[in-house]
Amino acid sequence: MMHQMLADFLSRSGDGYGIFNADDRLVFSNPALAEIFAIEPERLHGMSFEQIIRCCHQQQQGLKIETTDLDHWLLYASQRRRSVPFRIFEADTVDGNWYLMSEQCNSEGAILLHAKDITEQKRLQLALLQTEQRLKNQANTDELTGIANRRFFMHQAEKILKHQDRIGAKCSLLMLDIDHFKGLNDHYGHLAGDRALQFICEQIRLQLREYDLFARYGGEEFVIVLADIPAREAVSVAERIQQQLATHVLHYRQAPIRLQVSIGIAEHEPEQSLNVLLQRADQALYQAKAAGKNCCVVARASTL
Ligand SMILES: Nc1nc2c(ncn2[C@@H]2O[C@H](COP(=O)(O)OP(=O)(O)OP(=O)(O)O)[C@@H](O)[C@H]2O)c(=O)[nH]1
Repeated sequence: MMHQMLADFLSRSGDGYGIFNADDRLVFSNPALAEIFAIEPERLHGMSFEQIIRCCHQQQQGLKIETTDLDHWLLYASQRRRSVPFRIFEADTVDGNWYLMSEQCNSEGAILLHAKDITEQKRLQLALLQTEQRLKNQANTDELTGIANRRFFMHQAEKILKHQDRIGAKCSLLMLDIDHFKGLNDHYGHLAGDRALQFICEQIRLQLREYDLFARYGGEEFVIVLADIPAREAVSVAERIQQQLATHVLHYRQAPIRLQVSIGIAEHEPEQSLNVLLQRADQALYQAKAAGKNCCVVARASTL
């Protein structure tokens, strides 16, 4: 009676249940488990664990077996099976479902397999992770230009300086400020100013390495950290940026708008704080503006 009730429950259960004997042959399985393996129940009965896996792999159905070396996969799996009395793991199927699987061994080496559908939880987990990533990106990015914002810059620049100190490398900080930007806004309007900010970022990006830290520091002010680049080489980068802007004109509503930047450069000195480095680059930028703009000035070594 009890036996019949149990069999009834198992045959109706949405969870997969199976028993592998000590020779690793499936001696019991309910319909839900047959669905997970995508093997007809009559055929599944009596198959060995290895046969089931080979079948899924060959047919590209049921359990997703992602390997180019199935023998190695099977060896690894069989080493883990029966290695502990109870283990739990996640597995997914070719059609995109996820299962929380548990294997419980008895003293004779038989295994009770239980598979619970966790597809929905996995979907939610993924959506949550994506949202978290999106929010993180938003918190680190300047909305208008799409480059890093000041907050992210301060965080990353600190890390870069520490690393450069540790490996004894020289790095430079560039501070850039668009020339005559107020006039541009006044003449063409604020939207043109916004477009100019985007355009300048696009042009500057073209002259940087993928891993250079480039951020919007304030309204029309930008900062760049060039790791492993001493000031004399940073001057070439600054000049390339100025050249890029000199040869690429922004067309805004048919009007050609020429853009230029003044640049202050400071070479990081061992153990110097980010704030001092920023101050030195800012002073150099001030000198570049005073010297007639559209040029770059390198900060003198600090007296500290
Ligand atoms: N369109 C637009 N303008 C901005 C933004 N942020 C700051 N600005 C403008 O940038 C201008 C900066 O003006 P100033 O500091 O006088 O700079 P400038 O006219 O470039 O002067 P110089 O640097 O000496 O050449 C101001 O008019 C700000 O309104 C922004 O996000 N969009």
